[in-house]
Amino acid sequence: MNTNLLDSIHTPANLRELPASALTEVAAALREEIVTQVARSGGHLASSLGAVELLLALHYVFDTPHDRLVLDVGHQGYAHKLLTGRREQFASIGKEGGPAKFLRRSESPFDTFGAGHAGTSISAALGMARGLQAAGEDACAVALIGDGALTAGMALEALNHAGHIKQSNLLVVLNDNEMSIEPNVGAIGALLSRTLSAPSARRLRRLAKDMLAPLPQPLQQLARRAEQSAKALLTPATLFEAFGFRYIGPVSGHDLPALLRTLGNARSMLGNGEGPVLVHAITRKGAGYAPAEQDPLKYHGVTPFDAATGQMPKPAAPAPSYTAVFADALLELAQADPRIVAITAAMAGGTGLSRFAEALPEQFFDVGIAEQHAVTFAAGLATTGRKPVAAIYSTFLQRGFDQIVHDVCLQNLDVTFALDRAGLVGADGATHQGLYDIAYLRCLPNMVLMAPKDENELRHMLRTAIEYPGPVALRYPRGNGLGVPLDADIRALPIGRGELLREGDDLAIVALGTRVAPALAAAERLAAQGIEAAVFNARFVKPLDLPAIAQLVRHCGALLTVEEHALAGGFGSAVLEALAGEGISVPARLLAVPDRLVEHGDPAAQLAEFGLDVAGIAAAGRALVSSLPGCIATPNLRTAGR
Ligand SMILES: Cc1ncc(C[n+]2csc(CCOP(=O)(O)OP(=O)(O)O)c2C)c(N)n1
Ligand SMILES: CC(=O)[C@@H](O)[C@H](O)COP(=O)(O)O
Ligand SMILES: [Mg+2]
Repeated sequence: MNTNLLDSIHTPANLRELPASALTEVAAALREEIVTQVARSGGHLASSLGAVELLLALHYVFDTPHDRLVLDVGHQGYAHKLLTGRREQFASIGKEGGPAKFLRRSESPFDTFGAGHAGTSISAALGMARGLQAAGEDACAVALIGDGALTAGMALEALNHAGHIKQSNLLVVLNDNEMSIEPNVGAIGALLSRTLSAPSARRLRRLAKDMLAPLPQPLQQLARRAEQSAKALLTPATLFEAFGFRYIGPVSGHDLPALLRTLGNARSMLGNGEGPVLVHAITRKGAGYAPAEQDPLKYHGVTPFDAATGQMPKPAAPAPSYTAVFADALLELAQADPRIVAITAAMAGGTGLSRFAEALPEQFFDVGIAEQHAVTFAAGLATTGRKPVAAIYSTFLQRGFDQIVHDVCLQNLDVTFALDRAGLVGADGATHQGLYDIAYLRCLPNMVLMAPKDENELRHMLRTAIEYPGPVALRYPRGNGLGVPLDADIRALPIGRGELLREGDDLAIVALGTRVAPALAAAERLAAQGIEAAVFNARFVKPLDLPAIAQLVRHCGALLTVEEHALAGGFGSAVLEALAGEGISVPARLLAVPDRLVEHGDPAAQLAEFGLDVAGIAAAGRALVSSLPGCIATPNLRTAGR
C-alpha cells in the first residue's frame, strides 16, 4: 500500500478536494500507517483501526473544525490525528514532546475537546452545539462515541438532556464494535448487538408494510401500532428515539459509500429544530489487521511489536508487576474468605483481575465503565457483610468522588479501594496520571490511606485493608515491583504505623510508597558526603504515624518528605499539617510533583526532572542540611557544624 497518498493530506480540507472514490485508498493508507507506526511506538491499535472509515467519512462530510468533531476517550482517533496535520510527529506518539495518545486542545484546532476518560463526548458536544446555536453560528457538533463508552453514566445523562432540549445541531455517531476493552457489559451492549439490531427489524417492517397496503385505514393503524411494539422489542432505534433522538442505522462503519450517504443524510437533518440525530455504525475492532481482528483485547493497547507477524516480544520483566502481585494476593485471600468480592469497572485485564474472574466468578463483578456505580455498589455490598475490594485506577476513581464521600466514608462502610496506576503512568499522559488520589482521599473522615514501599508490602497492606472494618484506600504504581522476595504468609500490618528503615542524626527523610527505595539509596549517597539521614517508610498517609515522625524530626532537626503525587494536598502536606498541629516547626523540604500538568513521557525521566529520583533526593537533602544554621558547607556537613 502506498502511504504516500497521505503526503498531500495536511488538513481535512485537502481530503475534501479528493473525489469520494479516492477515499477507499486513503483508508487503506491510513490503516497501513497506523499499523506500521504503532508497531514501533506502541499505542491504542485495535480501536483506532476500527474507526478509520468513520473518521475519514466524518472529516469528508463535515466542515471540520468549523463543525466540531468530539471524540470520546480519543483512543480510536489515530486516523483523525493523521488527517489533521500530525503525521510527521505520529511516530513519537506517547513519547515526550510527541502527540498524545488521546486528545488535547493544545495539540490541534481539530481536537475540539480534550479526552482520555470515557463517556464525555456527548456532554461536551451538546455544550458546543448549544453554544454555537446561541452565537448564531451555522455549525454543528458531532460526538463519536464507542458502545463501551456509551455505558458510562454521564453519556446516558447527556443523551437524556440532549433529547430533552431538542438540540438539533447535535449528531451522535455510535461506533458499535460490541467491545469495550473486553466484551461489553450489560443490557445496552446486548440491545445494540447484531441479533437484536435493525436489519431484521427493517425487513420485518417492509414485509408488514406490503401486507398492510390492501387493508382498510383503521386496520392499518392498528397494525402499525402493533408493529411499533414489535419494534420496541427488536431495535436499538426505540432506545434512542425514546431519548428524543432521530435514529439512523445501523450502517456498516467500514462501507465508505454507505457511510458517506448516511452521514450526508444525517447532516441534512441537522439544524431543523427536530432534535438531535444518532447514527448507529457497526464496526469491527482491529479492522483490516488480522491479528487485531482476531484478538482485539490483546491489541487494544500495545507496546512495540512485529507488524509483519503481530508477534509481541516477551517482556524481560525483572520482577512481577504490582498489578499481578495485587491480583494474586487478592485471589489467595478471597479463596480463603468467601466474603471477599472483587469489583472492576471495565478493567479486568488492566487491574489483573481476569484470573480472579475465572477462578471465583461468584465473587467477581465487572460493572462496565461505571466507576461511580462501582463505588456505591461496593458500599451496598458492604452493608450486608461482604468485603468488597474495588480495583480502580487512581485516575478513574476520580469519577466516583462523591460516592466515596457520601456512600462510603460518611457511613464508615467496609470498602477497600485498590488504586492501581497511582503515580506517573508514562505514555498515557496527563489524563491518566495518578497524581491526585492522596489529595482527594486524605481529606475524608474515616478513610485509611496507605502505600507500600514494594510489592511484598503491597500484599500485607491488602490484607490489612480487607481486615480493617472501614474504608481503606491502597495506592500502588503502574509497572514492575522491585523484585523483592514475597513472604510466605500475607499478614495484617498495624494501622497507622510506619517503619524506620535507616537511622540517622542529620536529616529525617520521610518517604511514601515508590519513593522509599530511592530515599534509602539517596541516604547512602548522603552518608558518603558526611550526612547521616534517617529514612522512615511512612506506609500510612492516614492515619499518619505522627508519634514516630515527630520523634524523628525532633531528633534530626530537619525534614525531607518524598512522594510520587502532586505537592498540593499530598503526603508532605499531611506531615507538615500534623507536625504544626503538635506545635513542631522544623526546616523542611517537600519533594513531590509540582503544581502543573504532567504530560506523557518516560516516568524515570519525569521523576528525575521533579527531583524525585535518587540524585534529586540526595541533592535536596544536602541542600536542606547545608541551609541549616550553624552548618558549614563542607564534607561532614552537620558534624562540622555541631
Ligand atoms: C472513565 C474511564 N474508565 C475506564 C477507561 C478505560 N478505557 C479506555 S477505552 C475503554 C473501552 C471503551 O470502549 P469503546 O468506547 O466501545 O471503544 P472501543 O475500544 O471498543 O473502540 C476503557 C474501559 C477510561 N478511559 N475512562
Ligand atoms: C484507553 C485507556 O484509557 C486505557 O486503555 C489505558 O490506556 C490503560 O492503560 P494501561 O492499562 O496500560 O495502564
Ligand atoms: Mg466498543
